[in-house]
Amino acid sequence: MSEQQGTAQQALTRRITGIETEFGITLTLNGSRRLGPDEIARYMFRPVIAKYGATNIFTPNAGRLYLDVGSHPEFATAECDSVSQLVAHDRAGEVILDRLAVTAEAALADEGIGGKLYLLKNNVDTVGNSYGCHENYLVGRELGLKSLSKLLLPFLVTRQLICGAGKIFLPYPTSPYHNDPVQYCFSQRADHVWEGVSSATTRSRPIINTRDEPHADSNRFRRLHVIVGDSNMSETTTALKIGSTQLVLEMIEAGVELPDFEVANEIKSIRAVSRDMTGRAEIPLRDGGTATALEIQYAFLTAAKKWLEVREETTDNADKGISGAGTPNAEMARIVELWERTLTAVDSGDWSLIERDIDWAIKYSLIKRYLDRGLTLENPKLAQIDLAYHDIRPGRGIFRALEARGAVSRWITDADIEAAVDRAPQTTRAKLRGDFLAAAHCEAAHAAGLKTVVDWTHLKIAGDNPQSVMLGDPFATDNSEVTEMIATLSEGSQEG
Ligand SMILES: Nc1ncnc2c1ncn2[C@@H]1O[C@H](COP(=O)(O)OP(=O)(O)OP(=O)(O)O)[C@@H](O)[C@H]1O
Ligand SMILES: [Mg+2]
Repeated sequence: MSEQQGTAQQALTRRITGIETEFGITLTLNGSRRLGPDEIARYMFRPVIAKYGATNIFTPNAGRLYLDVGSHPEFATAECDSVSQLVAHDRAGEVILDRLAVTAEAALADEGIGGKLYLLKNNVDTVGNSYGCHENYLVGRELGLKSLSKLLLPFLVTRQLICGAGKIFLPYPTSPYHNDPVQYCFSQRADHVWEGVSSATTRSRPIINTRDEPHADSNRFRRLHVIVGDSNMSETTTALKIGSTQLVLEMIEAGVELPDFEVANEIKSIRAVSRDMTGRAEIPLRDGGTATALEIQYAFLTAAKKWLEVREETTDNADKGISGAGTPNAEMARIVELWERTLTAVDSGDWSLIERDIDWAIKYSLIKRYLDRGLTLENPKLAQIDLAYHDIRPGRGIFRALEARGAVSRWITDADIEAAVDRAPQTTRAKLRGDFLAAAHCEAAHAAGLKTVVDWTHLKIAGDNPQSVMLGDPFATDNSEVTEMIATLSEGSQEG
């Protein structure tokens, strides 16, 4: 019996999720002047500062756009409650940032600096810095973080097989792995995590970050912050990353019996898994035994397939206010199919099975063409492909070009992405924020000089008669106080 069975609770098949992505930024110059990343980022954020007076803002689609330490522009999606909605908002973030980059290039050209601005949705630069792609999953408070992590960690250590972004590992002088051989790996991020579970994000980057900031009513909810994943270019890979993790969370919540694969040393293992493209290296377990990455992933997949047979499509937990549809079973079935196909590809060594669907395999199929012509992995041409794959600019980035000519599979459509650029998810708290932001920037509110303050849980109108509301329930899309505040803004009057 699994240790959860006594405390089994309802699985959140409707779950709040969000993705934060930090982007690499670089400018190649035609001219001579070199700009540092912070200078480039400042050019990029000029229109944001002009409009909002800040570099940390909420966008019209209720996401958050900001400049993080180290000058990596970051976009955090609004709260979503289904996989395809989240994929659309993740892609919308790229569109928002790319538009800023295009404007910045024009400004740089005007000022005689010129150059091409590259935004890279990857996780490592050439000198060994890493920047992240964080996943946020709402879980109930009842679920102890310790027992949750225990069951989740083996899945996360091996998840790179199904959603890594792929990387040519090239040793660099200050790298702790500078003696390791050059080789193709599953993951960008695996070499840059240093702990299993901890509260640090940068100093000793863990797999799961325990900082307790639920952005919700802390009596009811926890925000599970997974910071080990690679940033994905491919929509299908993002969908598999998020969907498979959600299925595992649902099973943990429901008390489904999951095999005990507690890994003895997560950090050693995550790096070994990244370098073992066969999926067959033995991972030492805490109980003294071993298991391979493939065995662990197959075990979770098998459990997920069974779970899908009984998974209730809608969460009906009215007293908690968490009812309604999340990710439909049909969408989860697509996820499970892709999960299985990916493991089969690793198992059989026939990576062509997923060369349209999974980032590491898509990227490798490009690299392989050069290897077949006699180039070696050390060749700078291949490092260039490894980088340009992640360039988000349509018509320039390698992945974008593949997508434009239909050479990779899609999870959503261009119309879904375009809609998500300006519109908040309509099924979560983000809707309230989106409506509030639209009112905050309307002419009447501007004319009346009404100032607003927004974060994930608060909406506020400052001024003589300040109004504010705390939105502790990220599932709720209605709130009478917000309706009143929107009226204040739309009428441009704070009276009464
Ligand atoms: N209750 C919640 N449960 C799960 N995810 C949430 C919840 N509330 C907000 N989110 C998501 O969490 C993410 C928060 O992004 P943000 O970049 O602000 O993260 P942070 O970890 O709080 O801050 P920082 O990156 O500055 O350290 C967003 O994608 C958002 O949609
Ligand atoms: Mg963040």
